[in-house]
Amino acid sequence: MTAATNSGPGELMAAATKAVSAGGAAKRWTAALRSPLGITAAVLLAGVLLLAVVAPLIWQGRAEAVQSAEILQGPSSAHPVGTDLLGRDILARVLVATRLSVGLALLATAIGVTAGLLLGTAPVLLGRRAGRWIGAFINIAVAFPSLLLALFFAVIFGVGAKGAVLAIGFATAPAFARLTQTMAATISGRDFIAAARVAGIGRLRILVRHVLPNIAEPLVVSATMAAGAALLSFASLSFLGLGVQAPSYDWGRLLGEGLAQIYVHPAGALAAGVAVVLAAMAFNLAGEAVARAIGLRSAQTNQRTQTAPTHEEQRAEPEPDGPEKPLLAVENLHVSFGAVTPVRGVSLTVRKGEAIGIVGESGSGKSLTALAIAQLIERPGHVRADRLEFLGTDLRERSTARGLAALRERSAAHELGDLRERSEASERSGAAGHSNAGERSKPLERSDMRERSDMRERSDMRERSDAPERSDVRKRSTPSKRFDMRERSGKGERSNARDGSELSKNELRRLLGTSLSMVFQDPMTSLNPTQRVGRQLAEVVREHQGADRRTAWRRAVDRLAAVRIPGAERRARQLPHEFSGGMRQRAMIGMGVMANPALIIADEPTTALDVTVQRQVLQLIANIRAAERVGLLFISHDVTVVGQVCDRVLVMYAGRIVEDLPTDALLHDARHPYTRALVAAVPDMTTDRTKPLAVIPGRPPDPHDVPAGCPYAPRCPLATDQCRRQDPALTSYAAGRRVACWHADLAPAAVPDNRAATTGGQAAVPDNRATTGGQGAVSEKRAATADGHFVAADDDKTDDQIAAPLGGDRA
Ligand SMILES: Nc1ncnc2c1ncn2[C@@H]1O[C@H](COP(=O)(O)OP(=O)(O)OP(=O)(O)O)[C@@H](O)[C@H]1O
Repeated sequence: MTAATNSGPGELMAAATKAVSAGGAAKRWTAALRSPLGITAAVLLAGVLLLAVVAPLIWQGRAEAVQSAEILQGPSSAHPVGTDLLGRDILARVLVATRLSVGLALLATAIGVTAGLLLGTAPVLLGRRAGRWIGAFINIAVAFPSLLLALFFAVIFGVGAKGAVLAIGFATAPAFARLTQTMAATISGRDFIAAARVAGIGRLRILVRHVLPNIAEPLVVSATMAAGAALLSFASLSFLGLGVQAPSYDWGRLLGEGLAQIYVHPAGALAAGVAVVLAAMAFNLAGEAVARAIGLRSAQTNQRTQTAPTHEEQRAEPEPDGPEKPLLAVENLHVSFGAVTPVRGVSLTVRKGEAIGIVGESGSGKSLTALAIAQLIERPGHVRADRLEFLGTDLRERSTARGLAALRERSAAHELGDLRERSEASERSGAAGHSNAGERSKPLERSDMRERSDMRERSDMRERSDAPERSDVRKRSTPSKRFDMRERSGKGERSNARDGSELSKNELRRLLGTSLSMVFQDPMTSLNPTQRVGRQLAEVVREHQGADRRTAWRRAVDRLAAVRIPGAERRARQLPHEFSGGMRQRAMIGMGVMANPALIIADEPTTALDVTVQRQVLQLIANIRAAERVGLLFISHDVTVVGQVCDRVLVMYAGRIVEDLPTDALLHDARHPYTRALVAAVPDMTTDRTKPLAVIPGRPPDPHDVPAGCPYAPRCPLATDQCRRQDPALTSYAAGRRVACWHADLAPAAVPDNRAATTGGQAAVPDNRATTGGQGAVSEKRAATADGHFVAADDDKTDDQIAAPLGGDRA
């Protein structure tokens, strides 16, 4: 009756992933078909389908021939299972009924699967709010037994075959919808969907290209099994007199007729029953065989609990913007899941061409910070910040519409060349509005004024042309898109809150899609396993620049070549699993720069790579950054790697930044004991191998249970009562330097060091930065000396293998 399967969504998802990624699918199918289960399923299903086609052609006459002399005969050679009340041959009737029984069951299944698919994928298409309503509806529908639903619908749609088909179809839909919804939600949480969303791909396209191909196989399994269940349901309804009506007959009706004479001759009732069981088995076994072929097995669910004590909040001192507006400005960013807040007040800025590293142990909140910036935290996650600006646009949820209204304003004003005039006029009209709008509350007035001054500030920023090449959203939009924007504005879009926020979301999507790129830790999950690599890259420019298929493809190949993928044209036609790990990561970086981003967020992009490939990838990122003056937010737990690519390092601990310092100061002048401990824990050629490696005692706190005071205190050799009582705020103590420690002055001497060759207890982080070149802030080449200081290196050579910056066809 339902789309029931013995497997849960987790198992089905595991199957899908395995099916797509492992390759050798043909082998698995052959093996599954050759197994006893596969052979039985194939023979049974083929038999049922064959009968459905040929039985009416061969036995229709015999099945309907009334023979009054042979009424209610028992089994004989002429009638193997006897005759019915009119002397008709029961076996012939059962065989002929195959077509109607199977046909109607398949039709009902098709209706159920389609309705379930539409309902189950609706949350992906319609967004979170509508998704929650649809989810609630599905939950209610699933709570009713499907037979009850079928009876209910049968009464509504009327007695007869048509009513029964609709009834069974709609009764099948909720279970199928639930399965689809769960699997789509699981896939939606994968990195490649996040990458597609960051790239600004629309919801429909994400659903069709990325979600459905990845859940198709388990859905086919489930639909096959649902056909078996529908067959049984149909027989039940016909048996009850609610399904097929005379003179037509299906197995359910034959079962009902046979039951009346069961004491006279039981074989008559048995034949239809056996047919129903065999056909249902055929579908169910076929489903099982398909499931095995795609490798179904149980998967663990990854649940995170959500209750925790709260922790006293400490506000980090925000960084000043400086003369040039930052690309990215984050102030007091919090990310919460229920009562747990794994990110607690992060403040940072990234300027044009600047590379900022975020380091910290696992679980310190690095990835969540990046995801929050890229707007990729899904409910129940909640992001709040005092400021979250990218390219001057406020990304915060509540102010999205407002911020983007300003963005549109700016865009239109740029077209007319009167941006300043416009913002001044807006300010003037604002003042006038205030003077006669006595009913407005004070906070509202303040926020309006702030908005206007914000707008003016941003206008000024644009006027200073801080990013004429790239950061201007207007420049990124095609002329038709710009015209579109103005047209919509002209139609009073801002007076319609609903339209306004929809448009704002689109514009925000476009802004992030074109200007921000994310490179994730695991390229295997970041690339859609069912799509050719070139096509995935091409999608970005097709979506945002309206490029035709051929141009987009050429650009994808060009970018693959630029990130040093050998045989780019051929490789572009391959699936991700045909790439090596390093190539996949480079392809991800290629994808990241398809749309000329202003900021790249790289979340542990080299963790899974060997040192040679790691070096190549780091070099590639450095080259792109230097050549394009792209900002970089580089996340890693590896201090050495961050030291190689970044200008500044932010050290995170327990969801907060505990130190912000230039990379040069990392080795010899870090003030926080945690930073120094991290540096000391990195072994290098100078490490004394006769002594144990430096380790940080204890473990980072669980976000559910952050201790009072400084969260590092339980592990810190310098901790005092004050540390255990009071959490120090991140405070600026010199230009570009912030630290959150009550004993920042003592820290350099506080960490035991086992490095024989170091002086004064300084840790040496080996440095192999070959070049970042260009205009990025790390413009000189450096090497680490034994005493841990960076010096300018005299080797000016670039790495031949990886040196080429991106080629010229910037759109
Ligand atoms: N969806 C979520 N729900 C609840 N807690 C979460 C969620 N995602 C992450 N966390 C928790 O937030 C904390 C920070 O996670 P995050 O992924 O940012 O750590 P990280 O510093 O990037 O670690 P790693 O280096 O291992 O990737 C962790 O304790 C993690 O368990």
